[in-house]
Amino acid sequence: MEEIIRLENVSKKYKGKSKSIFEKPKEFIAVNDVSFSINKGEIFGLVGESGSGKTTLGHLIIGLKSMSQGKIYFKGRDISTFTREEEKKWRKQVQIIFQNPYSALDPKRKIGWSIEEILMIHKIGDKASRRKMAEEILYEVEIDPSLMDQYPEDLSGGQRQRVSIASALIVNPEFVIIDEGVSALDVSVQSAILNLIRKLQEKRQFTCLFISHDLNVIEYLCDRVGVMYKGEMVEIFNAGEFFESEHHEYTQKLFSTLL
Ligand SMILES: Nc1ncnc2c1ncn2[C@@H]1O[C@H](COP(=O)(O)OP(=O)(O)OP(=O)(O)O)[C@@H](O)[C@H]1O
Repeated sequence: MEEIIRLENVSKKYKGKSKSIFEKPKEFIAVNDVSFSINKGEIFGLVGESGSGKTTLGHLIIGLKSMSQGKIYFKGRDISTFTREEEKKWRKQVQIIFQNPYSALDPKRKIGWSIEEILMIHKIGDKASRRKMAEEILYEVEIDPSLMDQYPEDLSGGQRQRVSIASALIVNPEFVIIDEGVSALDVSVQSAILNLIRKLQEKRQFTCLFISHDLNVIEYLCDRVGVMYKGEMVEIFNAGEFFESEHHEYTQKLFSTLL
């Protein structure tokens, strides 16, 4: 099995605020010595209660936050050793779909512009071909391309999330991080988006880190599941072992409160 992403002893400490000028600010460890890998074509679910460090971990992988310690490898290469050219390529190969479809799109820009901008950033195509690619990806996420001339406020939550997915996939990434991709949506819309993600993953075969605190969503979508607790990865198991009893004590507790 080809390994796409590997984390080795990754930690993230945040500086706390000091209560007075005489007191040293306390450090807070949001991610503590986490090591795991994700294989090609796999959907790896990251679950844990609020504040357990899931989003921070995703942001460390994509470079939105810097690590305090550890290494991240993409296809066996330490990403901190990438040349400028490799770094540019890596920025295209890894994409993130953010938690909230309501804030992910620029309210002042038409939908078509938001999607085409991503192609512009990565210097892909010309004006006409970018328009065509945007139309095609909108078809793929089951959105009528006529919506390209609308603004985000004209779209429903589900439509916006489809546009966010289209924006991430238009550069054909190999690795996609989806952070609570459906939690802001109504249950019926959630299941439609989950089905779409599954369909797109099967078609495009991207590797995925799916972050959620919803165990039902994780169980439905993922091949393997990592459980985070207070910044640590306490357990990793195959989705088929979801309802088996031999889980880590914390996982069992999480299951009893969240399922
Ligand atoms: N920029 C920051 N500065 C200080 N602390 C932070 C910062 N960002 C996150 N934290 C803290 O780090 C911890 C982990 O946060 P994180 O958002 O990664 O958790 P999470 O598991 O994704 O939670 P949620 O499901 O609520 O999004 C939390 O206690 C949070 O308050």
